[in-house]
Amino acid sequence: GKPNVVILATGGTIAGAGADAAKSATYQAAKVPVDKLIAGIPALADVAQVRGEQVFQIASESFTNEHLLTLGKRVSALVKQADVDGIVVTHGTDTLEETAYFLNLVVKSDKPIVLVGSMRPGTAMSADGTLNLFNAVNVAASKDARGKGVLVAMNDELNSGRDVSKMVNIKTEAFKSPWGPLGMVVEGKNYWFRLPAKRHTVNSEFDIDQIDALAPVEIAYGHGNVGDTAYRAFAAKGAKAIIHTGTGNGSVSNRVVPALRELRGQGVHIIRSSHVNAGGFVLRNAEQPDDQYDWVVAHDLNPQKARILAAVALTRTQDSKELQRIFWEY
Ligand SMILES: NC(=O)CC[C@H](N)C(=O)O
Repeated sequence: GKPNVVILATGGTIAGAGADAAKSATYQAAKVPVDKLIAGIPALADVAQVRGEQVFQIASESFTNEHLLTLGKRVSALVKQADVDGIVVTHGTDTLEETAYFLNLVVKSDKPIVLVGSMRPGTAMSADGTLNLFNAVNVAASKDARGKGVLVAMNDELNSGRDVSKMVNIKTEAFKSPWGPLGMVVEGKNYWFRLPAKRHTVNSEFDIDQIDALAPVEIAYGHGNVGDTAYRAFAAKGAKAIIHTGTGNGSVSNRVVPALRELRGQGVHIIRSSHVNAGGFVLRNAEQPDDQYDWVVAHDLNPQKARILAAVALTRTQDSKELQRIFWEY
């Protein structure tokens, strides 16, 4: 028989509907149920035995840690079943990169797990969801997609769930990895060009089956004339780590440094990321003396991905050196 693929639907534009065919960017996300999405693509039956589960029906900007845990545990349970060969997760594009990275860190399986969304609702002219979903099911059904970590299939490209980010809105060419895609999927066949270098899935020390709550981690933004209000407020509300979205090489204003040193002294982890994240990385002990201040650098992870890793890592350790090791390895 054909491979068995389960589509876990969470909402987003791929399940969106607009008033008429000219509305490519004005519409309501999270409207169309998964069974209707599947029924709309008869060609899926040629590729795999597909069944759908409606896990959520939300726009992805409203995803919470609880949504991540619920979805992660469902994926983990399904990939343990002998009659499941691959998973597709349909998702809004706004936080798709966070969920993809989360699953890449915590699901212990080499079966393909493929996230997919769309930039236009199915009601629009040149809607992209149909081909994206067809491609995603093809990838999830294929043996050669195993062991490559969680993947994102959008716009004919296959990107690592770790690296990929929504870098453009409105356009269908929305998702890019700073280090380039892993491959492409064309007419149901995968073409691979590179592999992820970082630890993931079966080689990860994190396991969704052992995680029942994520650590509270917040993100603050660096810019000219910045002050320390947001950092202090996050700490007062119980943040265990604050991702500093620094300028340039994760740099920190001299108006903010004293607060961050003080908060670290109180046990809050300070993790330096950057709002420049199109292919460089934050260098440790450059711009700021991380060793002296006991801060962590986010390596090449953008702030929203750094939040995910910190929220997962802090379920296992409170040690800043361990946290830094984890940021190098994942
Ligand atoms: N293209 C999209 O999916 C964006 C719709 C919505 N903001 C979401 O992320 O769910």
